[in-house]
Amino acid sequence: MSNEPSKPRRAVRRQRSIYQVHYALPRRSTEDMATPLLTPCAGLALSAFGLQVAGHRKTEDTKFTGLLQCNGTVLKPILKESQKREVDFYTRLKSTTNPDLIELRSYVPKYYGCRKFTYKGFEQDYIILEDLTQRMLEQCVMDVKIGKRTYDPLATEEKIKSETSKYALCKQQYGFCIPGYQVYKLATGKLLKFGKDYGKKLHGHMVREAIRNYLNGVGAPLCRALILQFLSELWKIQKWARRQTAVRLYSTSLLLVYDATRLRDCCGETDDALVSRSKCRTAPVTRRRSIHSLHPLGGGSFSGQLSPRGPVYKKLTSVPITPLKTARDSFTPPPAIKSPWSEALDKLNTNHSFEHNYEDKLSKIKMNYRALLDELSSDTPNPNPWAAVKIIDFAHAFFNDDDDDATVDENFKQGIDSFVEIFEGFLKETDSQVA
Ligand SMILES: O=P(O)(O)O[C@@H]1[C@@H](OP(=O)(O)O)[C@H](OP(=O)(O)O)[C@H](O)[C@H](OP(=O)(O)O)[C@H]1OP(=O)(O)O
Ligand SMILES: Nc1ncnc2c1ncn2[C@@H]1O[C@H](COP(=O)(O)OP(=O)(O)O)[C@@H](O)[C@H]1O
Repeated sequence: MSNEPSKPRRAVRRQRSIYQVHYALPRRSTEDMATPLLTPCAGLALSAFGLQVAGHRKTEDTKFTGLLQCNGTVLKPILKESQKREVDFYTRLKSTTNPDLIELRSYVPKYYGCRKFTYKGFEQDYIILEDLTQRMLEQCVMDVKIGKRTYDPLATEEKIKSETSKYALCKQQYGFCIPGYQVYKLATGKLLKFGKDYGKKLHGHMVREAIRNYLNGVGAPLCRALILQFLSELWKIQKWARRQTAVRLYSTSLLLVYDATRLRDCCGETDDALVSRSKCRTAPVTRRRSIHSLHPLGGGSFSGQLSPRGPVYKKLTSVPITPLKTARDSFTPPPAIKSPWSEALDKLNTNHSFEHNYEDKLSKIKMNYRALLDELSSDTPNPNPWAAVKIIDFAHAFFNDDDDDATVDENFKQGIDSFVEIFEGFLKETDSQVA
């Protein structure tokens, strides 16, 4: 099979959101995707995935070994034996009846199957996965490889040696390492990228600082709503890792993603100087509260408090709806946003007539508000997530089929515990934001 258009199928018509229409994004799927799409990329153009922060990337004369993208999915090439194991992993996860593995399904990207595609004249097999960055405008992505030990039981002496020597200090000290990340800085809108060479030098306090930098928390306070979104997912993964005995995960990664555009809206710059920015963040009375800080977990029930036994949850009532008239009267437009989008808009303005600029600006403003409305009126139980964390890369995952050998995967668990601890420290730093 190739990515040529197949027989046209009659699509079920569903209303597209304004986000999808204006940003040409794929439809939002509401169900937990266990059913693979039959032809998610049929007839559509493939391109190199520009948001890959780690992993195989070398382009050789014969084959492109990096990820591709298409229609809200990423395509991961299957070249090595270990990558075939990853296909087996996803296939088995899809049909499993084991409760630990069923739960794991919600912590990994949606899997749409595996098929052949032709890219740059070369046909090869690809795993098709949900693109975790889809619908994000300024994608901040961090790959965190979990475990002191990153080689599997089938590794050769040579592989054991090379894995043991890579990121050695960081893995010893933290039980994880950081092969790469990218972040859009809130203050400048600039994209910064940090690759493997940088990641391999990280150790000691630099590790925490790298994560802080990823969270846009260097030179500015960390955003509590962002930390909470990550922690709510991390705690679930941690709870699972402490209990599960079904699988051993060597060299898997946590993939953290968030949208800097939404962070700016939630905890970002006001028009004033940095001083008022930190005031805005730390003084809850004067701080503009977005829907995310009201419902930081996107519908979850974390109270914002940590007890010695972990997160304290509370019952949530529905979000109070402001009467339309009050909302209209108290309406003030949001502050100007400095980002690649605003820069693109500025460029556009210098190239067109005033009249055209005016109309264009107006339509952009409309588009932003309609997108916001679209999100606020969403009827999904998880209305506003703009940060997520999933486990990826299962080339070295092994199922535990022998009940007698059913023990917790300490290597994975310790790495997760250590990563969660860093985030809990960050959460404490933001306690004053809810004082
Ligand atoms: O493909 P390469 O040469 O970049 O090496 C991969 C590593 O890149 P790096 O050495 O850090 O540049 C890569 O490391 P990162 O995860 O990118 O740090 C993996 O170790 C990969 O092994 P596997 O596919 O997980 O078994 C490594 O693949 P193998 O060389 O083990 O096949
Ligand atoms: N589902 C996904 N959505 C978005 N980005 C992804 C996804 N899977 C992988 N990536 C990107 O590709 C990189 C490499 O992915 P990974 O599965 O670890 O490949 P490899 O086996 O080559 O190491 C990740 O660091 C991330 O940037």
